[in-house]
Amino acid sequence: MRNTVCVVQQESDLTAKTNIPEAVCAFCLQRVLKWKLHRKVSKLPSETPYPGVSILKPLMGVDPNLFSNLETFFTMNYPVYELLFCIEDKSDPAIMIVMQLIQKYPTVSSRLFTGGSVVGVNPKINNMQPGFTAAKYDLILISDSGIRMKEDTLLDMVSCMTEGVGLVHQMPFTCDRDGFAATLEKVYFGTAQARIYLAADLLRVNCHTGMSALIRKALIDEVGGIQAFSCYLAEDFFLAKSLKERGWRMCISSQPAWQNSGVCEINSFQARLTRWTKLRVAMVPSTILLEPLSECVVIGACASWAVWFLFSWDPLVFYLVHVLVWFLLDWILLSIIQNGSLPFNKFDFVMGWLFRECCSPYLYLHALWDPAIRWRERTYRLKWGGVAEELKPKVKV
Ligand SMILES: CCCCCCCC/C=C\CCCCCCCC(=O)N[C@@H](CO)[C@H](O)/C=C/CCCCCCCCCCCCC
Ligand SMILES: O=c1ccn([C@@H]2O[C@H](COP(=O)(O)OP(=O)(O)O[C@H]3OC[C@@H](O)[C@H](O)[C@H]3O)[C@@H](O)[C@H]2O)c(=O)[nH]1
Repeated sequence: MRNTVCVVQQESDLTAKTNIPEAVCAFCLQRVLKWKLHRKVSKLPSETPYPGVSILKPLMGVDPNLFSNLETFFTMNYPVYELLFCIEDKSDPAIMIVMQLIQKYPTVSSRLFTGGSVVGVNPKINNMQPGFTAAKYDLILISDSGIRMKEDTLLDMVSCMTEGVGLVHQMPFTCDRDGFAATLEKVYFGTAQARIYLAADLLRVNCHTGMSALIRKALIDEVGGIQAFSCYLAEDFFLAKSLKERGWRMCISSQPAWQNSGVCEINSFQARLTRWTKLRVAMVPSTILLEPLSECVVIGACASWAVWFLFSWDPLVFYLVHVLVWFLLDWILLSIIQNGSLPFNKFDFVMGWLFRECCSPYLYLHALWDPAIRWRERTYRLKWGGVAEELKPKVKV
C-alpha cells in the first residue's frame, strides 16, 4: 500500500514538475505570438509616400482556385503596385485566366510575360526573369501561384520593411479548405513548421521560404539580379543568405502566407515536404541530425531516457505526459496562428496531428534514401551545398 501511494505521489510530482514550466511557456507563447502575428496594421505615416511594389507572379498550370487567388491581387488596398505575371509555356492555360483578369480590372497596372528566359537551372527563376528585368519599383514581391492576399496584406508587409530590413517574408500557412488533406496541411504549417519558423526568426536563423517575400530590388541588383541564385533550387534560402551576409535583416510580416492551391491531396503535399527536406539536407547538412531531434516522438524518447538515467523517473509516464503537453501546445499554437475558429473539430485535429507525427519519420528517411528531386515537370539532383543540376529525361531510341 505504501509503495502504491509512493508511486502515485511520484507520478503526480512528475506530472506537476513537467507541467509547470510548460504551462508557463504556453502562457508566454500565447502573449508573444498574439502580438507578433496579429497586431493591427498601422498605416504608414501620412508624410511618407507609399513605396511602389512590383509583384512577380510565376505561374505554371491551372487549378480550380487559380482565378480567385489571382483576383485577390487585383483588389488589394495599396496605392502603388504593378502585377507582373510570368508564364514559361506559351500554351499554358493559365494565360487565359490572366488575360481574363487583366480585362476585368483595366485600372490595375498589370502585364504578362511568356516564354521565360533560361538563365540557370531554377525553373521558377527562369520563368520570373523577364518580369524581374521589367520591374519598375524599388520593392519586389515574389509571390507563388497558390497565394491569396487579403486587402491589407501588402500594406502589412510594406510596413515591416523598416530601416535595416532587406526582406520581409510571410510564414507559410493555409486557407480553410475541406477534406483531410487540407486539415493535414493546416496542422503541419500551424504546428511543426510554425514552431521552427518562429524560433528561427527569433534567433535570426535563416529559414526563409520564398512563397511570399518582399525584397528591396537594389539588393538583388547589387549581386546581378535574381539570376545570381538560379544555380540553386532553393533560391529563397540563398537569396536571404546573401542579404544577411551583407548585414541586412529579415523579418516575418504579421500575416501568414495564405496558401490556397486548388489541388489539395495527401500525396502531393507529402511529395512537397520531401522535396523541401532534400533541399535542407543538401544546403544545411546539420539538419540531418537536428530535424529528427525537433520531432515530438524522438526528443520525447531522448528526454525520457535522460530523466530515467539522471533521476530514476518513470520513463513511460514522462513520455506520455511529454506527448500530451506537446500536443496541447501544438493546439494552442495552431489556434493562435488561425486567430479565429478552425475549420475542423478537435477529433480531426487529433487525427491530423497523429498522422503527421507518424508519417514524418517515413518522409524524412524517404528524402534521405532517394536524393533525386522532382519539381513539377522536371527532375534534379543537388550537390552538397545546394547547387542543382537538371537530370535530363532519357531519350528513347
Ligand atoms: C533540439 C532541437 C533543435 C531544433 C532544430 C531544428 C532543425 C530544423 C527542423 C526543421 C526544419 C524546418 C525549417 C523551416 C521551414 C523550411 C521550409 C523549407 O524547407 N523551405 C525551403 C523551400 O522553400 C527553403 O529553401 C528552405 C529554407 C530554410 C532551410 C533552413 C533549415 C534550417 C532551419 C534551422 C532552424 C533552427 C531553429 C532553432 C530552433 C531551436
Ligand atoms: O517549373 C516550375 C516550377 C514552379 N514554378 C513556380 O514556382 C512557384 C512555386 O512552385 P510550387 O508551388 O510547385 O513549389 P513550392 O511551394 O514547394 O515552392 C517553394 O519551394 C521551392 C522554392 O524554390 C520556392 O521559392 C518556394 O516557394 C509557383 O508559383 C510555380 O508556378 C515555375 O514557375 N516553374
